[in-house]
Amino acid sequence: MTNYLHINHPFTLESGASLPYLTAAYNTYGELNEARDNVIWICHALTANSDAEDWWPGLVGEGFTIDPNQYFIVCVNMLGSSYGTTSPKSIDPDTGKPYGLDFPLVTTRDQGRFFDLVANYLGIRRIRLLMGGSMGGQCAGEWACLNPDRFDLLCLLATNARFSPYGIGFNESQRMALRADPTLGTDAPDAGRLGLEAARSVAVLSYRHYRTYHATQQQPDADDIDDFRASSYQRYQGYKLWKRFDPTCYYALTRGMDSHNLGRKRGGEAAALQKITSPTLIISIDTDVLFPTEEQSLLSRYIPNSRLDVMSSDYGHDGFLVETPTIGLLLADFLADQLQIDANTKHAFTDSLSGRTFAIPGTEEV
Ligand SMILES: CC(=O)SCCNC(=O)CCNC(=O)[C@H](O)C(C)(C)COP(=O)(O)OP(=O)(O)OC[C@H]1O[C@@H](n2cnc3c(N)ncnc32)[C@H](O)[C@@H]1OP(=O)(O)O
Ligand SMILES: N[C@@H](CCO)C(=O)O
Repeated sequence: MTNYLHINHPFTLESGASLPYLTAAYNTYGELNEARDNVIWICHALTANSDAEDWWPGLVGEGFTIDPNQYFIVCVNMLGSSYGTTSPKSIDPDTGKPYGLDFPLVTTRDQGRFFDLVANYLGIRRIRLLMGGSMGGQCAGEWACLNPDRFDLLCLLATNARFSPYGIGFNESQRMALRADPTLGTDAPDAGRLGLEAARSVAVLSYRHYRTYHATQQQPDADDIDDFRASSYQRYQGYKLWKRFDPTCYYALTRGMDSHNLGRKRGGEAAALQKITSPTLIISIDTDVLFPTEEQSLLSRYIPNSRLDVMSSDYGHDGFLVETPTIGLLLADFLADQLQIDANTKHAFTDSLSGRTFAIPGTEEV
């Protein structure tokens, strides 16, 4: 179930603009334990929402690595998104109408500050694991740089320290498609629909790989000269997003993604990443053309206590959403490493984070 937190004071953004009050839509799963040390905070990517069990099946949920029986799992819908948090769909008190395209720029740094504020309001001080992929990883990276002492562990998937010129180029092409639709941001029925569908079609090319299309969109009849399967796939992907996402929110979020640069006003990327003190698992996808492995190598080079795993997948960038069995195993292995199982006895281990000693991992305390 989605909950709503209302914060009735202004939130000043990096640009200097201000939102007069905030609503944060969030989901939680599981229970906060007595020691209050079992929080896993998930940052979602561009078009997802706060219901992480829904969009990350096979990784989040009972019986999976991020299990609500073990952890208190929190996911907050990011600012500017279509799913309940303050966004272009919210009413601008100055006009009495939705902000639409006038919604102020929200950077990934603003998102990190927003999550920090929401965590305070929810009474969450310490976070055992902060994780996120793609834009979610960018926001997680910002939060970790902003308040490194809050986190025991970090997991960054298919993300980077600074959004690339290539990525900004893809996003600008999407905004060009949105702007080419004269109904964008108007009161017209289905306003912005054609622009959003074209924008998503462009985006999906960057979220997949040549091999994804080769495996799934081959034309059954080699004699065809028109009406290709890959074409209807592109159109369907546009339509599918239109059914669930607001075009002005899409416009706003892509601008925020473009702003991403952990090194801004922190002396560069290396200096910023060196602020991250938590042990960090970095997951890369070998077919990711949008956030290629060299970007995760850079994260790993400068985050002091980090480990880089490169997954093989034909899916491309969106592999971070669909390759959940592999991600689950990598994450479980990382978490087990942090438990420091006693190599001599194998009978007891001390949880380095809580300081408690257990007889068998995850069971009886001794
Ligand atoms: C309320 C909500 O929906 S919440 C938000 C859910 N989404 C998110 O959270 C954002 C993150 N998720 C995503 O970006 C995506 O869902 C992903 C990457 C995880 C998966 O993408 P999908 O589009 O489901 O997968 P894929 O690219 O394989 O496409 C499959 C779909 O295309 C359709 N399809 C495949 N080939 C073709 C074709 N040639 N022509 C037309 N349609 C086609 C399939 O029938 C399937 O349709 P369905 O989704 O209606 O079942
Ligand atoms: N497919 C992802 C974007 C890529 O990270 C989403 O729609 O959220």
